[in-house]
Amino acid sequence: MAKITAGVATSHVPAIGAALDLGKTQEDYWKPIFDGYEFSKEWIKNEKPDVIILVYNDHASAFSLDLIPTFAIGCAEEFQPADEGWGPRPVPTVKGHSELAWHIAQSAILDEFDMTIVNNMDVDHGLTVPLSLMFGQPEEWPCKIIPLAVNVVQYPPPTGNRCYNLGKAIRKAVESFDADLNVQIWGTGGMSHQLQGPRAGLINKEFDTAFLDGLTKDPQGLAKMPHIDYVREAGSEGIEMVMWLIMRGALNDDIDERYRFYHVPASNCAVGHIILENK
Ligand SMILES: O=C(O)c1ccc(O)c(O)c1
Repeated sequence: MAKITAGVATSHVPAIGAALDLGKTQEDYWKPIFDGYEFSKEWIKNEKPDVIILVYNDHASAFSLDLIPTFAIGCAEEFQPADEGWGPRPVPTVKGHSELAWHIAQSAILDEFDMTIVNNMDVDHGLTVPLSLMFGQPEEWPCKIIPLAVNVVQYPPPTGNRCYNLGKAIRKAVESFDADLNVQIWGTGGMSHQLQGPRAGLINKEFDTAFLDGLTKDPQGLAKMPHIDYVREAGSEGIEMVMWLIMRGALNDDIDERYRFYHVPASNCAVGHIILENK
């Protein structure tokens, strides 16, 4: 039986990917950020997941205002890094797990979560920056990756509660997949940041810390938080944090918080990172 063993959440700031690709990790501005992921890089070497379900949002790379799926699951065999304006990032092709992805799509849709099935999609910094932070710069990504794109760009995004419950449906799907697989689920985006308007540059450490605490200790309470609280407290792009609740919903109620890292700023963003292990 396939099993979800751990959840990871991390910000996915595009400038972090550029810093790595351009060899700037030891510069004063970037070093503390990359140092904050050293523990995680060692941890994941030992954990050796077979598959990662990677929850992220697309930034007008694969989708646009023409087509806005709330939840889109990548069922293809592979996904190319997207060209976001400066050419595709020099990172490996993302290899999918088509069979498990289709199984999750079927199980979740029959459980009344209307996933969009995607067979052709490029993946942008939302997905590749977390991989770079956790795995560095390998020739090939060391495991299969199932992209799960969530609309957090065009109102209305899904509620935190719906995300949390989708996590539970994903867990059920994984546990009914008849193969001995070590599966992780990652939630990405956030933490507090706002990229435009008079409040551009907003950071709220108090809110972010409370969110990290709630994720570990009271995810059901956190799932009840309305959109307006994310936007008011964590900025317009802070709403990305609903994606972390998909990760949390897929884990046990009772988990071990293995690691936490928080740093301000990277570009306009508060970088947050947490590793949660199923007991
Ligand atoms: O801080 C930033 O620059 C920034 C830009 C785009 C993103 O998707 C993001 O998460 C952060």
